Amino acid sequence: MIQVQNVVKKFDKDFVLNDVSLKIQKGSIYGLLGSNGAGKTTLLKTIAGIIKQNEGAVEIERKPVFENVALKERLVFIPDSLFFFSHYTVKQMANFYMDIYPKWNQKRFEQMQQLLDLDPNRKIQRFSKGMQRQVAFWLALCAMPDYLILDEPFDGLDPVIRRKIKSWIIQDVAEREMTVIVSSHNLNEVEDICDAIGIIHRGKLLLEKDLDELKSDIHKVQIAFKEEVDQTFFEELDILHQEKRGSVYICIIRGDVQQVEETIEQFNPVVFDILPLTLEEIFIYEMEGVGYAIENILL
Ligand SMILES: Nc1ncnc2c1ncn2[C@@H]1O[C@H](COP(=O)(O)OP(=O)(O)OP(=O)(O)O)[C@@H](O)[C@H]1O
Repeated sequence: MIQVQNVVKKFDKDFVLNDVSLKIQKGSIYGLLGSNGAGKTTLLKTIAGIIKQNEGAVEIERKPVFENVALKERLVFIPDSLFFFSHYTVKQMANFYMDIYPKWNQKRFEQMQQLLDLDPNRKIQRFSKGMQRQVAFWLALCAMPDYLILDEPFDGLDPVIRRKIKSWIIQDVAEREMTVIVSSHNLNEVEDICDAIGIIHRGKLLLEKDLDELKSDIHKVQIAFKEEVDQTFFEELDILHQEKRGSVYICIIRGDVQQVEETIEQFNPVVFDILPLTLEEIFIYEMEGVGYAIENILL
């Protein structure tokens, strides 16, 4: 488990992380969302033990990460700006990884070469931006990390490669309980792989949600009544958002679906449908609930 507790990080006098706490369960994929400058990279670098927080604690398996060599042998961080030694080929870089990561898997390295169709004898800097990103994943996944920390990882990858890499990540999570944190400014880019999502804004964690729980807890309903409905209808339900189109109400309601249905039925609606809700819509209403407009925070 990764545990971040009341972390504060300042650069000069500016608070870049301001009392951030979160927990990431072993074998889960956590999406860290936020706009440019929100503090995602700083938080990821703190979790990866690359920079040290000013206050609070960052622990993996209950041990501080900073300067913890044993933990770092099991953790790979792919930054948003990739770094490879100049003039190194993929093979030379793989040899370097082999020395650092004790669980390096050479067989996997060779298998992935066939699937990615990249020449391991080519200098990495001669590859295109997207190909360099593929190399970063190739090396990272062959290091067999228990913790994989990814900063805006899918930028510049074409959809086919993106899908392939996501499926490798999901496979490692399922088969060997790898724990993953992935940052993005775009919910749509990560929603298909994440189990939980946290939204960071101006150095503060605004919202943290388990996706299964979130999807089962919020419902969009379309309801109409024969006559004007009693005001108690709106008071008895936890309505996050409502609008009226003619005589039909569209409501976003939080709560257990069965209880929501039972409450609505008591008011004898003439129309009552539960409509599908996208994750983006759920976040729009959740963010409204905490007083923010999602378009100001995410793409
Ligand atoms: N080394 C540094 N020195 C001073 N300020 C920094 C440093 N690194 C980051 N910052 C500041 O911290 C804030 C958060 O930056 P960070 O890179 O963590 O954001 P981000 O959410 O990853 O943004 P982006 O999506 O643009 O990559 C920014 O205001 C940035 O200018």
